[in-house]
Amino acid sequence: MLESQYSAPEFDIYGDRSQPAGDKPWPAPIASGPIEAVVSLPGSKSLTNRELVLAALAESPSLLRAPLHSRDSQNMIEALRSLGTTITETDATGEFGADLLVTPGELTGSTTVDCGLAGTVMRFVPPVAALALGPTTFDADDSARGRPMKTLISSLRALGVDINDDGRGSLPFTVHGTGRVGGGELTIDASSSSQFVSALLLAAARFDDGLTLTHSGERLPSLPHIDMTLAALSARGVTVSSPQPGTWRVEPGPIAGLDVDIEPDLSNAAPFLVAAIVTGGSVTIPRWPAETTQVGAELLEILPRFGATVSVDGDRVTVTGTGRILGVDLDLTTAGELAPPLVALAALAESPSTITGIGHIRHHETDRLAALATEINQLGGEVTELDDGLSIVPKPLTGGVWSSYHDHRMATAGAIIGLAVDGVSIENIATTAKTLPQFPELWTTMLSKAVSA
Ligand SMILES: O=C(O)C1=C[C@@H](OP(=O)(O)O)[C@@H](O)[C@H](O)C1
Ligand SMILES: C=C(OP(=O)(O)O)C(=O)O
Repeated sequence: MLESQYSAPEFDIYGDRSQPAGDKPWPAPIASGPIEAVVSLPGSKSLTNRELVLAALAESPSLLRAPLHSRDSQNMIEALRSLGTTITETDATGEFGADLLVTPGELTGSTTVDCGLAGTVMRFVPPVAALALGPTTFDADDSARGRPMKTLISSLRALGVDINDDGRGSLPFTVHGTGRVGGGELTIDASSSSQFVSALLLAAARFDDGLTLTHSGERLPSLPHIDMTLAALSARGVTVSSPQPGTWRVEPGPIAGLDVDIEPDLSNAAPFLVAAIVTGGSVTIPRWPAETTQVGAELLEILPRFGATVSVDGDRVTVTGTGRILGVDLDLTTAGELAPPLVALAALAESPSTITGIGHIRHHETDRLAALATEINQLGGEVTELDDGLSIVPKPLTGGVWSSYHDHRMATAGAIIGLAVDGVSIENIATTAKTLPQFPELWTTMLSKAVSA
């Protein structure tokens, strides 16, 4: 098995990710046989952007080792810089870019923040802006302007923060920071995104009274991401607790500076591990953390249900396909972020699948239920939208152009289909720069390790 030879991405990883007019869709490589590859991955988006926020709110500098360098993290870095934080790249440059030194400064505001396509920026930064001493205007790419923000806007207002918006509860809006937030008790409905909970908890130690936050609503998606927030706070000396399911308490107090290693992004491991199953080969991901709050860890239990075997050797995880792909009935309530690659896998299975618990992914980068159904069906598939998921009946698929909807995980889902179906090309593959700018190179290198049949 060969290690992948990483080389830098060919395109500007931080720019507008729209495919330039006239650019041709990216031909997704078909697998010539079982893949046998080791794929090393850059840092976790969710960990990097949490640590950047906490480092900006901390009382002393922090060092982020092996952070993610992508459009989402760059939008976060620029947002925090413009609010008064100093963030510099150190001389220590790893496989995927430099470490980051974050030196907190007085939060000044009087700025604008471009959230790009990043849910973590549009949700996590407004509470920080409320702690700044001036107005901060938030906006995003056109395609991200419709993502739900109402819960965050009304939460901050309930905490006494003045926000100007156009009344629709979405971007753009302006947070009029006064340098302090009272905090206290708050009940919100976070059914449409766990990021509302994380956003408020991340800043809450800097509120005068901390925060006791309760979720009241039908469902709460992506619970591991809330656990990640609590763990990140706790590692920085903040007292956090969850007195009962759906309620969290953050005590007021200092947030410590920290030197922290960012784990590889396990959700971005999904398409590569799925490729092992589709091709009946083996893919190994090195530096897999022994313990983690990343939801990608659930892949180790989920992928065997599709018929794969998983083995762990120290910090290396290997997924091996058998040549058969089984259909599944899967509840992905905790791991909606993993839905696109798993739906693509299900479309290539030998029997039908139902994937549920993911109604809220209609509010991700695009309506992912509609987008997955549309794209698979236009290649000849039979995917039906359910209220909270998808029913997938595998059918023989044919080639065509797969639309990405400015959604990195839609683009990578199309690449998975392209492993098995000749003639699939991906519109706007560059949108993968949101969290994995190296995707095309890593994918092509992995495919070059296919053993010809
Ligand atoms: O807090 C985070 O880092 C995230 C939380 C989840 O959001 P939702 O709860 O909106 O699914 C996840 O899907 C997203 O990719 C990242
Ligand atoms: C939903 C996602 O991203 P965001 O952080 O923008 O919500 C995702 O990465 O799948």
